[in-house]
Amino acid sequence: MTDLLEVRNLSKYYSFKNGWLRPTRVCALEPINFSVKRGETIAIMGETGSGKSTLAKLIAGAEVPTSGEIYLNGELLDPNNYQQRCREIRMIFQDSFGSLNPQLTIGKQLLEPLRFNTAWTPAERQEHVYVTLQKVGLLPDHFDFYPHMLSSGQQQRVCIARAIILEPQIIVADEAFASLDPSIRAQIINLILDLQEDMGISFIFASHSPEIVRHLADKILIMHRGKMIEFDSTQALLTNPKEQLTKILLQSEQLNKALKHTTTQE
Ligand SMILES: Nc1ncnc2c1ncn2[C@@H]1O[C@H](COP(=O)(O)OP(=O)(O)OP(=O)(O)O)[C@@H](O)[C@H]1O
Repeated sequence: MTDLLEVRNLSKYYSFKNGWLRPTRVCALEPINFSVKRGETIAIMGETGSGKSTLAKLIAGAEVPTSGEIYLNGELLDPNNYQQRCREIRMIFQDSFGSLNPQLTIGKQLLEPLRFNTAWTPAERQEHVYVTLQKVGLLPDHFDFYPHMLSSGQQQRVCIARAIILEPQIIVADEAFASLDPSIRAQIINLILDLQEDMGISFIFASHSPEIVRHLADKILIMHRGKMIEFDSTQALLTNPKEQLTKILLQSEQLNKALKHTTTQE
């Protein structure tokens, strides 16, 4: 497999005004280097505030880096060229309902990226929307539904449809499964695995769930206070983690919950 995505010295600092004081600078991501191969799935793990969302947003082009570059197939991505980025790299958010426009039908929301990014005729665009709805397990009738008429699982399927409609090379997801109930979550994860096999898409996702990470990821990137502290295959990190934090993050959810419970009782 050749490198699809290469991240070089990517960093992000946020500055914000604090009353009359000088602007405060927060380092959300220290310079980071890693690469992703075609079809590979990378999980980003770390405690709250460790920089997972920042990294996901930088890759998807939703934030502009303070320094560094991202290369796709060896070609430098311009952080300000949103059109180039949104064709090749799409993002799925945690709040599927919140990321859909409540005033537009599902069909219209899926037609929009095609209108701006293809030279297809209206009939071709419509046909592609129907094919995409089917790919994500929705029905042609859903074209005329509004988001509130769908279940949370169906809303997440619409978000996935919107992510794959331009046939991107990479999908980035930020805690996209956290709010789904376990049976729907399993269906959505299986859908992503099927799409990945079908379309050869690489998948980069931030997650707190060791179960999901173990099930989905080929490699895991561990973040701690804005720094990448480990990056290796899932197998290597499960059997031979170098960092104590990696061990803790990859412990089963049950064990993590039990540990939290004991800590609160102390
Ligand atoms: N827009 C912003 N302005 C200022 N600081 C920010 C902004 N976004 C993130 N940060 C800070 O950057 C750091 C990393 O945040 P980030 O959201 O990437 O962490 P995270 O690992 O995704 O956390 P969580 O698991 O809670 O979502 C945090 O200290 C956060 O407060």
